Amino acid sequence: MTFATQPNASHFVNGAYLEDTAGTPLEVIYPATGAVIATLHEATPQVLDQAIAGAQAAQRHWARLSGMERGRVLRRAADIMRDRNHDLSVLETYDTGKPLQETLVADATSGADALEYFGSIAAGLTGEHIQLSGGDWAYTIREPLGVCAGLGAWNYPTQIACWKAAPALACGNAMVFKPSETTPLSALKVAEILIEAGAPAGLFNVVQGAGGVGGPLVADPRIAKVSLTGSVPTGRKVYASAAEGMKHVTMELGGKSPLIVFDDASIEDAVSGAILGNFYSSGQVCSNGTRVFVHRAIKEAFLARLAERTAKAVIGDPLDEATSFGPMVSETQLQIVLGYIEKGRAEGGRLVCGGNRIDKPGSWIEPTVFADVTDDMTIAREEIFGPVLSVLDFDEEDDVIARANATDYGLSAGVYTRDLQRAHRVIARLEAGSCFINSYNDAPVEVPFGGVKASGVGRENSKAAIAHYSQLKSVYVRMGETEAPF
Ligand SMILES: NC(=O)c1ccc[n+]([C@@H]2O[C@H](COP(=O)([O-])OP(=O)(O)OC[C@H]3O[C@@H](n4cnc5c(N)ncnc54)[C@H](O)[C@@H]3O)[C@@H](O)[C@H]2O)c1
Ligand SMILES: O=CCc1c[nH]cn1
Repeated sequence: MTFATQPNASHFVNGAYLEDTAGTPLEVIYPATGAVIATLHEATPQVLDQAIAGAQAAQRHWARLSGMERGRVLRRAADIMRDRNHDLSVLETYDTGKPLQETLVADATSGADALEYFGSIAAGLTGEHIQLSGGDWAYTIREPLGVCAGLGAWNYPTQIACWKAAPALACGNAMVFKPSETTPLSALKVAEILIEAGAPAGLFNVVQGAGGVGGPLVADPRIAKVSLTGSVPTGRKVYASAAEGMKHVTMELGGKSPLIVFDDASIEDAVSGAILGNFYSSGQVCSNGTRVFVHRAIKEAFLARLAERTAKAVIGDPLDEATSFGPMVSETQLQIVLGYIEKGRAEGGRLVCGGNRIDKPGSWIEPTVFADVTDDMTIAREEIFGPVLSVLDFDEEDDVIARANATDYGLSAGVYTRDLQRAHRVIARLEAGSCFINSYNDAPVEVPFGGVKASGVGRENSKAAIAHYSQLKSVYVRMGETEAPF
């Protein structure tokens, strides 16, 4: 292997790589082959303490800069990230197994977009003037929260680090980021780039480890805010721990999102949406539309075209740009997905295509489609986080809306129809935070991203994220005498 996947050290703290071999070893596995490509160590309490203390010191200085000065650093980081997109994408592919065809356009590029967007609006983060009666007035000051903790999932390591760091830093906070223990490599590059762009040492730190490191990080009293991207069970634990310390939270959690295809839809476009919403990143996308409700009148035509197009997936070396479908992130995740496929079969789902582990080293599985799935089946109720698409039939608009909403999750939803009145009417009634009409899974930084119900709290991206990384101080100014009752 010529590409260097072993980082200089496990952590990035106070502006430099840091190692403490006393931490539990953490092997990084390339999912396409099963090879160990790096060995890191989980953060010890000493490393964690240094990271939080360094972040505290850096934040005091950073918060005193103007938004313009902070934004300049973020925009420089975005430029560096774009210049290095190819190498960062290759590293992301090693970290996650996702095909280079994807990582070249959806990971560091999305991270750079976030740095550029929040870098560009940092100078405009102002308070407001409020005129009151009698000539009195008030004003508000938008202040940072302090040191934020970021906790990442393994599907979009660079994107997640940047979606959290960019708004946090733009608002004058510092961050201690803990990537997923499954994909610890890419966030270190984000930390390196921020330093090169002029961020003060300690502003953005990366510490490695699993929940045993994340737990103490969240609970540390020096942490003012916690932003987690992860599963609902982890979200419940992290939210509860943050609540103990009355901390701000953003929770970007899982989903079981509906994609509704009406009988007037373009079947070709709807199949594209279903593929994007189920097989991109081998199905490891939180917002995936894994319950594909297809109107009974077009169901067989839809299934035939879906099977035909799924057979065209290029499953192979993720580093070959022709490859369009990669492995699962890990053997553990592969086994979870295989378990769901078994349940789908046992509970009466009709296997249209896929369903098998691919017989080669690494964690490979075929893109899988089940038809005749009913609402009560396990594969229609639980988040699988793998390439398993379930097609459910429907006849009536009201009925499909009720069924689409009959879940604790509420991350995303999509509708395919040529009737735009119906599209807006249906979307308005769907209980989901990030919705799509005649499209699926777009996540531009300008648009708020996040879920309702169990899928999350708060929003990432867009101007909405600013509210989640800052707080308002309001100042009342009396222009006359102060009157008191005695
Ligand atoms: N809504 C979104 O934006 C979004 C994006 C990507 C992934 N996800 C969700 O993430 C899940 C898959 O990712 P995952 O398996 O890495 O999730 P996970 O919940 O297992 O882990 C997420 C992160 O939390 C850390 N963690 C685990 N236990 C912890 C604890 N007790 N205290 C503090 N930190 C702890 C993990 O080490 C990891 O860094 C799916 O449910 C998916 O839908 C959501
Ligand atoms: O995995 C969730 C976040 C996301 C959605 N689309 C791209 N990234």
